[in-house]
Amino acid sequence: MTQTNNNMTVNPDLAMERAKCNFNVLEVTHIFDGGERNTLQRKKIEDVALNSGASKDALGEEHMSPKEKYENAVRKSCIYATMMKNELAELSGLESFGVSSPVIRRTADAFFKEVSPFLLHLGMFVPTIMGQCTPEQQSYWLPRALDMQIIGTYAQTELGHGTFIRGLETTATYDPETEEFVLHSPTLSSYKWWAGGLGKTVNYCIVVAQLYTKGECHGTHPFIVQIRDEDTHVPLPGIKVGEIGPKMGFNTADNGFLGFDHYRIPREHMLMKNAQVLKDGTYVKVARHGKLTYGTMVFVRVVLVNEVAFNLAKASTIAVRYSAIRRQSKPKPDEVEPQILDYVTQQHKLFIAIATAHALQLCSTWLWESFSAVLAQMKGGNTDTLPEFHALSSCLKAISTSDSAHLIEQCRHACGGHGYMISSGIPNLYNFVSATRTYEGDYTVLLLQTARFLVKAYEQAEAKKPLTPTVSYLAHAFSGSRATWDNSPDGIIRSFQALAAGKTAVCVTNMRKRMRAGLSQVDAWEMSTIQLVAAAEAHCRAVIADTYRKEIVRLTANSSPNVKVVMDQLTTLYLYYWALERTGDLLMFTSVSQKDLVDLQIAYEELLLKIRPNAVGLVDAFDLRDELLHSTLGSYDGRVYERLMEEALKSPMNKEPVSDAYSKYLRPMMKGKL
Ligand SMILES: CCCCCCCCCCCCCCC/C=C/C(=O)SCCNC(=O)CCNC(=O)[C@H](O)C(C)(C)COP(=O)(O)OP(=O)(O)OC[C@H]1O[C@@H](n2cnc3c(N)ncnc32)[C@H](O)[C@@H]1OP(=O)(O)O
Ligand SMILES: Cc1cc2nc3c(=O)[nH]c(=O)nc-3n(C[C@H](O)[C@H](O)[C@H](O)COP(=O)(O)OP(=O)(O)OC[C@H]3O[C@@H](n4cnc5c(N)ncnc54)[C@H](O)[C@@H]3O)c2cc1C
Repeated sequence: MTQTNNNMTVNPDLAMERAKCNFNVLEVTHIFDGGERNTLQRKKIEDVALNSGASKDALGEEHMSPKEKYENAVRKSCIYATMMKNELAELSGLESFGVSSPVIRRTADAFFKEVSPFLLHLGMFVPTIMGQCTPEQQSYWLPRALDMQIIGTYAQTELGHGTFIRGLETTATYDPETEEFVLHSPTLSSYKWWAGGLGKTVNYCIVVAQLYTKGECHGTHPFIVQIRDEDTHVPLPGIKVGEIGPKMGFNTADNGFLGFDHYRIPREHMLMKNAQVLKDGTYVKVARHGKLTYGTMVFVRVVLVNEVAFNLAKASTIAVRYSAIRRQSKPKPDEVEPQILDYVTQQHKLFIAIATAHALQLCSTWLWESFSAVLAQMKGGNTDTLPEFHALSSCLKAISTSDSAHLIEQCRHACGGHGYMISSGIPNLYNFVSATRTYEGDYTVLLLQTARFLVKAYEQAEAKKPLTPTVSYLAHAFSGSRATWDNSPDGIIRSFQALAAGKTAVCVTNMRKRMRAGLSQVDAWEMSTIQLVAAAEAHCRAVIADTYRKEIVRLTANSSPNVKVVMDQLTTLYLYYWALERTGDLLMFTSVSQKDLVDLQIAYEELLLKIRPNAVGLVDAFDLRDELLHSTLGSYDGRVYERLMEEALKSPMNKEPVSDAYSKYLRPMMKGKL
């Protein structure tokens, strides 16, 4: 039986869940939007972008051929880009349509079940122009790029190397005679590979290449390179470009390959903010920090924390709403089948997903603010805070993407068989988010970057030198006793810090032992990398837990009592969950006892039951319109079975009563005539 709510027919179980929610949903929406004004502005943008129906497809994307899918994605990208230049730019407060507005990014998702072929233009091409060009270069390139007169991408990775940037093989050799750089791909492994939009969409790209001048190599530098004719779009002579083929996801992103055959570009096309080549070929280093050319990657790592939080919010909305309407099994023979959301194991799968979406959303805002502060300092020539920020953004990118991918998959498990349907929305979310764990720096590689910083900080703490804020807890690592366990939120956060400090100490001790036994520093480091990754992970979990807790306390200071309670319950759940996931480590590095852990498990289970009545309210508070969810299982009205059937009937396989395959293959085989 269904019920009508605001002119919408709503599944009665969902209606019942909404009726029993005991906190003000809108208040929580405001917290995560950063205030009521932002919520109103976001809704206005969503109304303008989505109410016209321009985001909808006549035929589901999943039924299109790869070529049709791509063309459809370009069509919608052009509609959305035009909206961004016109209606949305003004509404979102952007002078011209920009790259960092999470609302614009969020709204764009209604247009694409996978991704836009323009993602790299806005996500990396434009940010690189902003971050790596001189003011003169910027004034030439930026207006053209923002106005979409040119479309670009970021081509750094090659067939042979993605992680090890210093190992890239593409060369850019300066020729002072003509004042040009000659770009060349000397080997097959030097071909650029992966750049989004490169296959068919873009006409320009940022190319990262080894710079040679006066016979000397100066390492990798970025160049802006035209690859297709601005009018005909035909690849220019000396350019070999194409699409790399089907992938697990990102199938509307036309990721491409690119090779150069002694291809010439003007000297001014080297992006010269951090280093320059003068007309006579003299190389001049401008930047005070050697890694500033990696700036766009740092920017994207920061953005990705927000990106995956948003996608996890979508998956948890789908899985929680579905779990409220789905009834299964009969544990009590005299009662009706329970909603699967009533099973404690289901709550265990799902509530951590909601809490993690909150934790990552708040960490992403905090990280963005820290990034802005680092950029402001660097503008004044001070790069002192960059190493700490690189360590922080590396581990947050690694853990947020990995946790989100894992929890999105857990949301799929929570939806049983129907979660495996493309129309549930979850497979596309998983395919997108699992890629974020690899691109922009692989998980392990980035955690090892953080570990380098942790080891150095540990040595500073050992020498009683001052520590930077995110690692200040290492100062307590030398007390000689195990950290005292206490199950209050602050106590658990202190224990997480003790784990990170303890694991770092073990790594340092083992490396020193190995070096005393004759191993080189490089080999001793290599042998310790499993533990170094674990230390960096523990550090990151301590940072996330601490930030989440502090931010929720701050943001709910003036909230209504029930909002305070439910937000407190979720942060506590997050802390209990991770403490229980790490019991072995806690036993090693804190005074926790077996009894403490048994008690903590019981407290965790009781917390799940307290959160249960508010579960649907909590996902409603993400305020994700149906157009953004693309889900038969997660729509606001809960008409799950109706939508599943409607989608099934759209399948082209159902257009004819008997498939051609019957007369071609089945019949001859069954009649013994094959
Ligand atoms: C319509 C749609 C709207 C859209 C709107 C916008 C949406 C935005 C969404 C964005 C999505 C974008 C999609 C992106 C798709 C994917 C793109 C890509 O993947 S691009 C390619 C990315 N590639 C990588 O990330 C490569 C990873 N590798 C590295 O970063 C580095 O090679 C390395 C860090 C692993 C090692 O570098 P190396 O030079 O070899 O350094 P060392 O290990 O020797 O370290 C030396 C020293 O430098 C420090 N270091 C390293 N990196 C940095 C840095 N970035 N900043 C500061 N310092 C750095 C390192 O810690 C060492 O320090 P030390 O003091 O010596 O310990
Ligand atoms: C969907 C998608 C989109 C992309 N878009 C772009 C783009 O637009 N532009 C672009 O330039 N690139 C892009 N990339 C490429 C991406 O940045 C790289 O794939 C990524 O940085 C990982 O590098 P790799 O592929 O060389 O992996 P590898 O480095 O070969 O990693 C393979 C394995 O080796 C391990 N490993 C590597 N080095 C070490 C080490 N030092 N210590 C321990 N373990 C190590 C890794 O942990 C991993 O398990 C994209 C990739 C994907 C999947």
